[in-house]
Parts: sequence; structure tokens; C-alpha cells
Amino acid sequence: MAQIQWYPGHMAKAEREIEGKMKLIDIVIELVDARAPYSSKNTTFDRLIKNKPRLLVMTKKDLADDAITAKWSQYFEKQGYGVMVANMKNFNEYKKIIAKCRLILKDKMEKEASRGLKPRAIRAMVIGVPNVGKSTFINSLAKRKAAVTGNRPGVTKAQQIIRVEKDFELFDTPGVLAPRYNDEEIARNVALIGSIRQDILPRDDLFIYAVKYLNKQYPDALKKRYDVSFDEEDDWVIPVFDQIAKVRAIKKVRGETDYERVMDVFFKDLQDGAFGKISWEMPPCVND
Ligand SMILES: Nc1nc2c(ncn2[C@@H]2O[C@H](COP(=O)(O)OP(=O)(O)OP(=O)(O)O)[C@@H](O)[C@H]2O)c(=O)[nH]1
Repeated sequence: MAQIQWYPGHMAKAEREIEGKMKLIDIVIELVDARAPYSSKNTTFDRLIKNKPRLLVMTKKDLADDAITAKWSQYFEKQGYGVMVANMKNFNEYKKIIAKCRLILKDKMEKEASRGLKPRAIRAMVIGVPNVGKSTFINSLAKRKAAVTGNRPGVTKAQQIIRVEKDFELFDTPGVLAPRYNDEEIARNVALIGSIRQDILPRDDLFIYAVKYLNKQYPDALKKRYDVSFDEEDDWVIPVFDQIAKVRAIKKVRGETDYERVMDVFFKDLQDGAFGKISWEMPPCVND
């Protein structure tokens, strides 16, 4: 695969900032995309947060394959994570997330109380790679609770804290982690879920990969949308382009199928969830 040159300086800076903030927070709420939870997880971050308690939230459950999401939950739970599956667009999702954070920190808070420390709010921070729903989550909380408090020790005015509930506070700016792209399959997955720009990869390669994957894992979805199904052994690429162009009435250019337009339509469909609930990767136990 062509070398992908993409690691903006601000990402490295963001990671340093997150590391600096670790001492101010009790729990990290780490968001990953349920459609590709492994690929959308930044593993270098594990080193940054050390042993900080954390809740792993698999977002966009409404777009992912439920059976596979359930397997991923088990997989991460086995690794010792507190895990939740969420649709960040749901109005009340934040309540469940807060309740789970409280549960994870219950022992710690009780221990503090038994040592005679003054009761205090749990302080959390949301982190994750681009496009996993961090802002959606924070904005939904910020809308409910306008009371933002800044000017606290160690907290700059730019980084403010939202008091969500009496005993729960959240940094109003998420920690943005670098998406992974050093492995071909991971890079494709993060492109397909919109965490890196699709044009970082050769677009036709991504298209071919995605169509082939859907044909294998979700043949009904592909058939329903474009009336397409094929045998991988056959010469299928051009006929599939032509078929999508036909079904979606894409105008020909000088008598030829407009391949770029076909890919535009396909990726737009993908982004809009037009194929139904799709997961792009399975946990290891599912492949066995
Ligand atoms: N269907 C669905 N869409 C979601 C969900 N969470 C977020 N989105 C959508 O995904 C897109 C990205 O959400 P953001 O909240 O901006 O993601 P982010 O992690 O803050 O992204 P960056 O700002 O790029 O770091 C938006 O269009 C959201 O509406 C979810 O659980 N389900």
C-alpha cells in the first residue's frame, strides 16, 4: 500500500495535552465506533493514561451490526474494560454513561469518604479519534447544563468544566486522538467510518474493498440497494460499477460509465447508513 503521510502536528500536541490533564481527572470516557471498534481505538493512548479508570463506549450502535457489537462488548469486557454500547444521538444516553462511570468509581469514592475526605464530584474527560461522537456527547450535556465553571487550579479558561450533575463533571473539550493508519486494513476501516478522509487512500481501492466486503458479509444489503451480487472469482469490478450507475441513473460521460460519480454515490450511501447496520470488523473470536 502507498505510504500514508498523515500525522498532523496538532494530533501529537493533543496527546501531550491529554497526558498533562490525566492527573485532574478520575475517569476517561473513551469513545470508539461500534462499526470498527478495534480500528478506531488508539492504542498508544493506553500508554498515556496508564492505570486511570476508564469506560469504553462503543458509539453509533444504530449503524453497526448488533450481533457483532455484542461480541465486541464481550471481547473488551474480557480485557478488563468497563464497556457500553451507545447511540450518541439518543437524548438520554448520557445518563447511562454517567451511571456506569459512577459504578466504576464506586469503590474509590467510598474509600475517599471513609478516609474522611470531603465528598466531591467525579471528573471525567471524553477522548477518541475523529468522528466517533465526542462533540455530540459533550454538546448534549452542555445544552442541558449551561453552568460551566472555569478558573480552577490547573484548569485554563479555554478548557472548562461542565457540571453535568451534582456529583459529575466533564471537561468541555474532548481529547482528540490520532487515528491509526499504519496497517492497511485498519486504515481502510477508519476511512470507511469517516475517521480519516477517504482520499487519504486510493479511492478506487477503498471502493473495491468495501463492495467486496459487503458482497461477502452483507449480500442482501448490496442486492437491495443496487441489485448487485457477484462471484469474487469473476471479473466483477466493471460490471458492478456499471450496475450501480444504472440503478442510480448516473449519467454517462462520453458514452462511458462515470466511475467517479459512482464512487461518490456509494460513499454517500455508506455515510448515510443506506446499507443498514454494517460492521467492518469482527473480534478475533468471531473469525475463529
Ligand atoms: N447514527 C449516529 N451518528 C452519530 C452518533 N454519534 C455521533 N454521530 C454523528 O457522527 C458525526 C460525528 O460526530 P461528532 O460528535 O462530531 O464526532 P467527534 O468525535 O466530535 O468528531 P471530531 O470533531 O472530528 O473529533 C456527526 O454527524 C454526528 O451526528 C451515533 O451514536 N449514531
